[in-house]
Amino acid sequence: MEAGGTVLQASVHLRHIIPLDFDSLDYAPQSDTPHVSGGVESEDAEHSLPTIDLDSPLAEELLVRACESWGMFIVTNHGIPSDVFKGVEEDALRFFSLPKGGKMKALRAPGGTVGYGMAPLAAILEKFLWHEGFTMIGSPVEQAKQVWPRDYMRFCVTMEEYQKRMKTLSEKILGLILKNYGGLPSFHECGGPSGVLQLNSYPECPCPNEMIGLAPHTDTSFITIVHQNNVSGLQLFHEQHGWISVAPMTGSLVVNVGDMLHIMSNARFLNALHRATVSRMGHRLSFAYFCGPPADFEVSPVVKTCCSSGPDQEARYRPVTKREYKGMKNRDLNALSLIKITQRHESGYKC
Ligand SMILES: O=C(O)CCC(=O)C(=O)O
Ligand SMILES: [Fe+2]
Repeated sequence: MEAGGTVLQASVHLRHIIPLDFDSLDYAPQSDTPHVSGGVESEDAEHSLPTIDLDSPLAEELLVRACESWGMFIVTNHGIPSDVFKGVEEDALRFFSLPKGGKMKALRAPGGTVGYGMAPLAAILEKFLWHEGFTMIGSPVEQAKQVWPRDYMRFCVTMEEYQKRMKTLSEKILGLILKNYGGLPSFHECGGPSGVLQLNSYPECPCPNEMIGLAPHTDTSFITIVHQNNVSGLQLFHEQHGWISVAPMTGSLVVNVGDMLHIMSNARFLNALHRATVSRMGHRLSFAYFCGPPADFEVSPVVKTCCSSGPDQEARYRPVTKREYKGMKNRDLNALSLIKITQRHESGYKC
């Protein structure tokens, strides 16, 4: 879940931020309840998640179609060399392998956005997650200096380089989607989207059926780009298929639509409901880059005004800034329902 934004959560307490002490736990913490129930992994459906070659002449059309029917897709030929992923995996692991006391030197402040801690989702759900993360917007130098006083530059260089690559790629993907979907503003009319990088770590878990890494959520972003190491865990909820696994595929990246693009497309693009499960078999790492509008950019649904009939000719949501929306979502994960407009026309009308 995107950690960006400046709205303070009044009730966030250190217990919502400090990750579990994974090394000393061989059972699920008491306050937690099983989360991973009710989902069926569908091997077939896994193969149906669209894979889009960004070099293909059909890429633009396929991207729009994937946003409409899945809200999540895989991209290949994205132009990022494998050593960039190797570097970010190595440096993330260097951080997450530190003793707890070392990692705590980078702890996120209550109400803050950047640094080490459990996903902000934990505070809303009042649950322990089998998760630890490191969030950054640009250089992580302040936190890195606390952790490695003499040798902080390596981590910073790796993370800054990774964010630069992701910024370019997200501009490309989002630009193609916006350009090929009639009526949406161009990439630059979206206020110059900004990025947040979230390193996610899910250590090996002794009780994977009783714990969840990240509980089901949608991201607040326009789009999120995710790189996973070689341990599976990401799952997408699809109306027809239920929970399906999105296994790591070497050289590919996972992209999902977030709430902001869902609102802007007037709900035509699906905001992917996803979660991260945990495993007894390996330490999972994932790297989520959230590309979203600046905090005060007002996102309004673009309503199709001709040709089709039906409720799409009316806005489904009221305009909202990311700042306001995040404030609502910090209190209620189902914030979309708070900005929903009740449709006046049940059946369509002709233009
Ligand atoms: O670990 C993953 O694959 C998903 C991460 C995610 O959903 C997030 O950081 O919002
Ligand atoms: Fe997410």
